[in-house]
Amino acid sequence: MVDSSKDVNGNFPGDKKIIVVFVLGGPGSGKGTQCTRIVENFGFTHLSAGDLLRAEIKSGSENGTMISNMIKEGKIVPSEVTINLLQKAMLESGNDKFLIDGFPRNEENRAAFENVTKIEPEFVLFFDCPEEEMEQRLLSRNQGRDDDNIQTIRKRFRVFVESSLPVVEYYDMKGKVQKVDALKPIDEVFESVKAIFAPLNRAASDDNKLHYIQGILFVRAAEARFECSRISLIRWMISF
Ligand SMILES: Nc1ncnc2c1ncn2[C@@H]1O[C@H](COP(=O)(O)OP(=O)(O)OP(=O)(O)O)[C@@H](O)[C@H]1O
Ligand SMILES: Nc1ccn([C@H]2C[C@H](O)[C@@H](COP(=O)(O)O)O2)c(=O)n1
Repeated sequence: MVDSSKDVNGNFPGDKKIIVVFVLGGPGSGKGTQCTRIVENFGFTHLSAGDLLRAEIKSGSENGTMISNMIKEGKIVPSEVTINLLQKAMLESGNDKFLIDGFPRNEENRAAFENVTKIEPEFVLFFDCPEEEMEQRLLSRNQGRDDDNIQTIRKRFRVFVESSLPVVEYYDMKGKVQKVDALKPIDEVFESVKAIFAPLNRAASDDNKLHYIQGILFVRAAEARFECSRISLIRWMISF
């Protein structure tokens, strides 16, 4: 088990527990839509690997053309590029709770992230949706994405089945997958999502209570030590 309290490549403070939830599901299964709601309700920072790669293309970086060609082909960009962008965004956010959406997309992504960051996900949120539904959603998404055309959509589906589903299976074997029926309407999907995230909030609140009690005990111990010193001083003065 990888210790998730360690830093992301030496940059996060060592005692900071970083919570990462990987959000996976086919193209158009509703990952981004649900992530927006999780952010509003549970204080996570949403990092979409696809959005970060598209921003990199727009920024005119030297990798831009390569990334753009791979996305048009529905292929997966080399892990090194994507992990660099994710790490940078994690550090810049100042948060310690992350929804990493659309990542890891293949075994290479998964192993490289774990090697570089030493972070294991808290769990994997998996949106399960039939291809016909995802295809309809993507074709009517209307966000001007280059890859929302039927040829690229079919390629993305193939890559999802061949490369991304094995990653979900890997985490499933470790008991880390929380599967959600993504065919339902958006509000109903979110009801299922909320039930998955609620225990995390309870755990955080228990942690806060524990820190509060530890604080009180620390003050009481300091007071007791002070009282002992006072009594010793009085005894010493009386002895004269
Ligand atoms: N449960 C749902 N029912 C109907 N439409 C939905 C549902 N969830 C999302 N949508 C719509 O489907 C489209 C795709 O959703 P979204 O962008 O969230 O998917 P995604 O999994 O993030 O896709 P991608 O992997 O391609 O980025 C959007 O237009 C969104 O409004
Ligand atoms: N880990 C990732 C995530 C995304 N990409 C590329 C390939 C995808 O088809 C494209 C769009 O991603 P989406 O917004 O649908 O999650 O981005 C990748 O190469 N590696």
